[in-house]
Amino acid sequence: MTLLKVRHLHIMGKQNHIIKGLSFDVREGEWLALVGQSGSGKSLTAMAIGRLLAPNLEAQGEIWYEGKNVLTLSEPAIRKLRGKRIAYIFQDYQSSFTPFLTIGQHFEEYQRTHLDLSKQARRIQAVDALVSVGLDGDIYSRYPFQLSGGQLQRVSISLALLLKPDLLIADEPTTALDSVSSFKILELLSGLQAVTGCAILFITHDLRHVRKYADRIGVMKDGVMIESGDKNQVLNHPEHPYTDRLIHASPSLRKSAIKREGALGCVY
Ligand SMILES: Nc1ncnc2c1ncn2[C@@H]1O[C@H](COP(=O)(O)OP(=O)(O)OP(=O)(O)O)[C@@H](O)[C@H]1O
Repeated sequence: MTLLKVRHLHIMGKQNHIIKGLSFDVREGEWLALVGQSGSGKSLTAMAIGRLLAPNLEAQGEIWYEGKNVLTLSEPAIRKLRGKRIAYIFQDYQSSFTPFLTIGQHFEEYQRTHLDLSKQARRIQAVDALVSVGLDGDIYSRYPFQLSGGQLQRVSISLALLLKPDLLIADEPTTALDSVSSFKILELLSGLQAVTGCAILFITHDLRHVRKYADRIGVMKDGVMIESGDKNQVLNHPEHPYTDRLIHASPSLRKSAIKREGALGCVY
């Protein structure tokens, strides 16, 4: 079943036309990876879905969620949607935290905005959420600067999933982490997705992560989706020369592409 439909999305700056008629679907419970070189428009597409674009940018077209076009929703309606149904985690997770508030106070702010729970119930829920992402409950009383990058990104995942969203938008969530922490975060996301059933729109430059975790892949170039489909189909048999170049630029996928070419006797 389709969860979100993007149709004919255009994003314009004052002087540039950045996203040019983009259409794609996110299906319930799937892991959809958006890839493409820097500047191809992946992050702006993600931001447009939650109406989080910078004020100098204008989005036109349709983004359908539960029968409503997100682009025409009122401000209160979009805020509710963003908090409850669509959640984000970002590469720059540090800036999502206020340095002088404890992790518990971050939970409190979020819970008070969206939930009607007693103080005690809020604390229990927050500690459970921290434990569910592999953290100690005592992190509740700590400040962001007292946590490592991997721990902080786990906290942002626990906050993002607190209200059980249908769609988690993860914009390069591991780029700022070392490879061990990245691996742990992706394993965590994959495990949480299996438990919660939420769909993940995953923006990445790392095709190894796409190969391992995604169900489908959309390849973006210059504000257009030039190719999309099942990840194995796209990665093993790219139709567009640009997708092929991306695969050849990816270290570990290059090896398998070369093996494939050898097996097929192809010469590039
Ligand atoms: N507020 C803005 N005003 C004008 N142009 C912008 C604005 N934000 C982004 N852009 C431009 O839009 C284009 C797409 O940006 P976007 O951040 O979506 O790319 P991306 O594919 O996510 O890149 P990366 O992989 O480097 O994060 C870029 O050329 C960028 O410079």
